Amino acid sequence: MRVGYGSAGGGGLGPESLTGEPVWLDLFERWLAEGVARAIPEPNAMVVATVDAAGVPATRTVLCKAVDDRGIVFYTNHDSDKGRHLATQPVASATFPWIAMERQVHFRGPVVQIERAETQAYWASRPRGSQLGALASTQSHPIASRADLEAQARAVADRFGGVDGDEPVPLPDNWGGYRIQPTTVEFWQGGADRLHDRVRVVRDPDTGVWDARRLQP
Ligand SMILES: Cc1cc2nc3c(=O)[nH]c(=O)nc-3n(C[C@H](O)[C@H](O)[C@H](O)COP(=O)(O)O)c2cc1C
Ligand code: PXP
Repeated sequence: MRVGYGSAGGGGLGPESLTGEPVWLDLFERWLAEGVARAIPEPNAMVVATVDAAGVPATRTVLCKAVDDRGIVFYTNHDSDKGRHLATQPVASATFPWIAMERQVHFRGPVVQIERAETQAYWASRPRGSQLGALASTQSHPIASRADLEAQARAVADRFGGVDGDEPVPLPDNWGGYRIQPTTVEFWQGGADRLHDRVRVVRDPDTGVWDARRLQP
């Protein structure tokens, strides 16, 4: 398995590609919009790494549901493995693996829980099935069988008037959004002969000023 890069119509990535404030936002939004326009699968999917109390990393894919100058947001169960990691080690790295576009973007930085009102607004926008599914699953905890999981799901649906009912499904206390507040963002564009373009932007913790550097591939 060997695929060459540099033919996807990208190119031209350099420190000068980063404009605006914060410098990573415009280019990130442009690349994400291109992923949507090209209909690549799940363009907002990102692989998020957290670390447990012993410093051992764990990764999993989540969906990025909001982006602005404060960072990138995803939603999950606070009692999941990642939720427990973030409670003790509130830092993360996230990678958007846009392989079909020969691109990737990494974020690193501290993580905070978003305002409850923002989670509430997002929860209200979710399909009823996703709401019921979140209530039915004690995420990351073992269960004896698929049948038991489905029984839990039925019991939850029954509590709220059924799968097709119209009784509102309340936001569970243990479900909500996290925002990764980037201090480092790296853009990568595939190039021929493994001579890729990499630009890393780092935020000075004292001044808040972003510095963009080209890195060797
Ligand atoms: C494409 C994709 C998107 C996913 N999106 C989410 C998500 O937004 N939130 C979430 O909690 N889990 C999501 N998952 C499931 C997670 O990858 C993971 O299995 C789950 O969150 C439990 O992770 P943890 O045990 O490390 O906490 C997604 C999985 C895939 C493959
Ligand atoms: N939670 C879990 C367990 C998921 O698997 C997903 C997406 O796969 C989400 C949340 C985000 O989904 P939604 O778009 O329904 O908010």
